[in-house]
Parts: sequence; C-alpha cells; structure tokens
Amino acid sequence: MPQEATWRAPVAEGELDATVRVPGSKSITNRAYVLAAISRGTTLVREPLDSRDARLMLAALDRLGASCQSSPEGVRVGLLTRGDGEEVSVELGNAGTVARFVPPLATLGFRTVRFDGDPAIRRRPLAPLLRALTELGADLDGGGTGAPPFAVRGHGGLRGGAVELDSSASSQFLSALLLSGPAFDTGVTVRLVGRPPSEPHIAMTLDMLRRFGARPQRDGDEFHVPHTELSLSEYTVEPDLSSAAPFVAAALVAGGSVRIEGWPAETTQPGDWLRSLLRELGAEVTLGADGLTVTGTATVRGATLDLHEVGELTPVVAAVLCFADGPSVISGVAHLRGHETDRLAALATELSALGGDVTETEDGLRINPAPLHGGTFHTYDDHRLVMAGAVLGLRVPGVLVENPATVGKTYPGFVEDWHRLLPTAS
Ligand SMILES: O=C(O)C1=C[C@@H](OP(=O)(O)O)[C@@H](O)[C@H](O)C1
Ligand SMILES: C=C(OP(=O)(O)O)C(=O)O
Repeated sequence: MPQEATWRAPVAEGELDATVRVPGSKSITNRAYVLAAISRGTTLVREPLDSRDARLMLAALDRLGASCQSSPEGVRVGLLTRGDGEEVSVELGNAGTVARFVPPLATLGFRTVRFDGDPAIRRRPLAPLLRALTELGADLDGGGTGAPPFAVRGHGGLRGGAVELDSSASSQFLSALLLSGPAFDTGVTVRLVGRPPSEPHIAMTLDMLRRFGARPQRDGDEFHVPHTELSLSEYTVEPDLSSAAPFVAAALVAGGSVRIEGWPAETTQPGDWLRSLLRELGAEVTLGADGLTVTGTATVRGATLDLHEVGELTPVVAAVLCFADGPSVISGVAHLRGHETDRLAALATELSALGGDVTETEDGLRINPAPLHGGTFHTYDDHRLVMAGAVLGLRVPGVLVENPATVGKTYPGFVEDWHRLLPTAS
C-alpha cells in the first residue's frame, strides 16, 4: 500500500487493453463471516476479501469467541462462544457492515461488548437499529445517543419477535436484524417504515441467509426470519463489482477495452447494474464465460440517473459524468451524506476544485460539461473517492489524490492494479 500523502493518478496515454481481477466483495465477505459465526461447525469462506473492513469483521467475531483461521484455502470461521461475563471491545474503524451487523450478534453471548471506531463512524446513522434491538430485548449501555461509543450487555440470547424499523438512512439496519434473526429465540419479523436504499444489498442478505439454511420470507415491507440452526461447510465469495467500477469506467473514459475476470453470470451485487449504465453512457458491454468486457471510445454521454439502489457507485459515476458531452443529473442518494463522509458535499467540492461544473442538490448532484485541470483531490478518508480520483486522472494531468492508502478499506492493492491497467502511463 502506498504510504505517500498524495498519489499522482496516471494519465492514459493510449487506448486501454487490460484484464483485471478485482478482490472479493466486501459485502459478501462480511455477510459470510457473520453467518458462519452463527452456523454449526466451521464454515470455510473461500476467496474472501482481505482489507481493513474484512479484518475488522474478523477481529470483531474473534472478540465474540468465534475462531477465525486463515489458510491458503480461505478463512475458516467457527461458531460464536457463549462467554463468561467478560468485557471485550470491538473496533469498528469506519466499517458500516461491522457497526451494523455485529451489535445484534453481541446479544447472543454472556459478555459486555463495547463498540467504538474512527471519528467518522460516530457520525454515521445507527440510532434506528439500536432502538429496534432494544425493542427486541437487547440491553444497551450508552446507546441513547444512537452512536458509538456504546455497549451491548449480552445475556446469552435475544428474545426477538416483531419490530418496526426505519431503514431509510441505511439498508444495513435491516440486513443487520435479518442476518442475526435465525439465532434469536423467536426469530425476527421486521416491518419497514420508510423506504430503504440499496435494494440489491437487501436481496444479497436474503440470498445468503438461504444459502446458509435460513428460511427468510418477504411480503412487501415485511420480512420474517424464523429461528433456525444454520450450517454450511463452505462459501465462495464473488469478486467485488463495486471495486471493479473504476476499471470498467476507465474503458469508457480513456477508450479501449477492459475485461474483468470472474464477473458472475448472476449476482445480487449492485455493481452488476454497471453493465446497463455503461451501455447507456456509450460503451459496448459483453458478459461471457471469460468475464465482463467493456469497450469505449472516450466519448461519454450525459445521463439522468437515480442511484438510490446503487448508492455506493456514486463517486465513480460522478467522476465519469464529468467527461460527458452533455449535462447529467444524479438523484436518489441523499443517504450518501451518512456514508464514509458526506459524499455529496465531498464530490461537489472536489470535482469543482478541479474545474468541474458540479453542484449539490437535495438528493444528488448536477454535473455539466466543463474542462478539468490538475490539483489536489481530497479524499476525506473515503476509499471510493480514491477510486473517483483515479478515473479523473486518466484524462486530466496532475490529479494528486490525497491519502491513497485509505482505499485499503476495501481494496488494499488498488493503486498497484490501477498502474497495471495503464502499462504505458506516465
Ligand atoms: O449491506 C452492505 O453490504 C452495504 C449496503 C449499502 O449501504 P447503505 O444502504 O447504507 O447505502 C452500501 O452502500 C454499502 O457499501 C454496503
Ligand atoms: C458505504 C460504504 O461502506 P460501508 O460498508 O462502510 O457502509 C461503501 O463501501 O461505499
């Protein structure tokens, strides 16, 4: 991982012709670890992501007594242990999946689990989940503010049952309750109030629960997961299609072809939507047994896009649209103000600082064509802003991406892989 304070994002000096293998999906890896930790026996998670967020999840499960062992085959995760009244601390970093998925698990043992992390995670939404957990019988200490630091005093299980949940600030609140639902005494029934973002991530939760042997049901806004003993001997993680976003975007922005190996034929990942997006913006897109191939001509069409379901793609998509030949509007992503940073403010500020004509709206961004120039691209400790900066640098000399190491949240080898994409780059 580069240790420099800034990284000069390389310019594409010609057409691209590259094949890339991106690391495993953060969302799938961390769900697989959680489900493995409430499954009988040991689950081997193959091809998992190894990144800051994935390590934080493993460290959290280790604190809850699950044995987590890495080997060349993958990571073996055992069942959580009940504990003996001890007090442990879980480090959240700035991982939404750890902050949302682990507190429900902490109710299952006999231990007090203290949660805290980076300053940024203290500002991210959590209150509706902590409220719902309390209603389901959890004993929380310091959760009144609805933010870390707080503690869960585990009493060896959670009653569970029916609860109303406002998951409009993050789909992860709903996923958190559903993922632990099989381990609650009476399972869990969640009635949603408000519309959650990131529907594919909810589908991913339901799909992975089923694969581990749970029987989740959905009826519109009501979700039910009965108490069930789970078990699965092994689970293979797909490549992270959101980490692939800057690479496939590169073919459109710089021209030429980029192939992503291992792109699944069927998936619940939100990144699969890139196939239709890139076509709409002007690329040729082919999905075959050898992966996804995207071919572009360096011409980008402007577009009006509702990104409510695929919010995590916004930084890279916004960077691409700065090269469009017409105006663009991104909407449906007000919840991005509660992501790693306020992504709408960060993108408007940083893209404008490089000459972009980018303004914030209530729930998105307006982007008009404007010539860009070099300068420092601040990244606010947000991995996806590093990826956005890399895309800008393909066509704009002198883009200095601040703190590139922060990309290690989901993709520690990103900078090295990006340079391999551009063998003739400066
Ligand atoms: O469940 C998940 O793995 C995720 C859900 C989404 O969160 P939000 O619904 O909070 O946007 C997404 O943005 C995040 O990167 C990962
Ligand atoms: C929102 C994101 O992450 P997190 O899992 O921390 O919510 C993201 O990766 O874009």
